[in-house]
Amino acid sequence: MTAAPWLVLGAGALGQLFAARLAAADDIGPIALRGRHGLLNQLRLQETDGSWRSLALASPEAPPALVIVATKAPDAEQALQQAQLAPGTPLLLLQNGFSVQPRLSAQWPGPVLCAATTEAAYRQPPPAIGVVHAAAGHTWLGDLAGQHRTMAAAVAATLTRAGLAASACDDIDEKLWHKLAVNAVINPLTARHRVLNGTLAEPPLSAEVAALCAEIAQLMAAAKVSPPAAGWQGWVSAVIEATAGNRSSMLQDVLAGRGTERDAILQPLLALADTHALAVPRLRACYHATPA
Ligand SMILES: NC(=O)C1=CN([C@@H]2O[C@H](COP(=O)(O)OP(=O)(O)OC[C@H]3O[C@@H](n4cnc5c(N)ncnc54)[C@H](OP(=O)(O)O)[C@@H]3O)[C@@H](O)[C@H]2O)C=CC1
Ligand SMILES: CC(C)(CO)C(=O)C(=O)O
Repeated sequence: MTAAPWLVLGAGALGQLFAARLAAADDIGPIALRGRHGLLNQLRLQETDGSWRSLALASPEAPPALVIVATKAPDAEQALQQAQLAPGTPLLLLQNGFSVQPRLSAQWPGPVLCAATTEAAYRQPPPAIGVVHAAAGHTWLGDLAGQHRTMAAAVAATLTRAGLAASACDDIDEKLWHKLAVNAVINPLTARHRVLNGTLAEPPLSAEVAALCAEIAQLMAAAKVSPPAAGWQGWVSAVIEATAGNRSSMLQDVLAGRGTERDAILQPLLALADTHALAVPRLRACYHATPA
């Protein structure tokens, strides 16, 4: 009997990477990839060693056993509606930020796993076709209510078998907030000043980084989210250093004239500030200076 397919929803950078890795692996059921205009039957992936490979994808008729949602955060709900899934279909959300995760966890009738991933991929600029696996990372998986640990472990094991190192965890909310802190500082500043991530390590923008980290630390303490081992500023600075040569995803979106993930990344922090009556002038200014 053929295993039930997995469907990757959103044929962008991360969706193509996940679909390619899963499709290339042995002993994993059929993998389908659905973009804005329907199912794709093949894709091209550049490996981290620079070599290219082409992969065939399935057009399965059976309903998916898992849907990996790989759109940008503002598109996730519409993509799910258009996919017309059976109620109760398990989801794995790959989005940055902390917006679609709590919403779908509350509203979706099936299990909702959330991922915090450090895999990095980008689409080749047109007219080239294909996705580049820029850096291998790690994917943490879990659900916000801690009710689907077994499913998270099974999905993590499958991803790992496919070459996407993954682990289930009991603190996915904390991991999502840690990632959000990085994106809330690096993405708006690099997009606004049109600079590579590494420029944030130098004056004058390093002072802006410190001020934003201080506001985030205050919010996270109020929300009882444990800080990363290096502290909020140490953690953000380490990511700036590790990704110094990167053009952040928000800068790429702005340069390409696309919508950004501003609301998914900054709104949850502004909502916490309102809940706890805390002043966050730097974060508010960042929000207003960033296109939606
Ligand atoms: N790329 C990366 O390295 C990482 C990305 N992330 C997060 O993962 C998520 C995806 O990022 P990324 O892959 O880079 O984004 P991309 O913009 O490359 O991909 C998103 C894809 O979703 C498609 N899409 C939009 N609406 C629909 C729809 N209704 N139905 C089907 N497909 C749709 C888009 O189509 P179209 O092209 O037509 O707009 C696009 O191809 C984001 O939240 C990002 O923050 C997290 C970690 C790393
Ligand atoms: C970590 C960082 C900031 C790397 O560029 C990223 O996640 C992004 O660009 O969205």
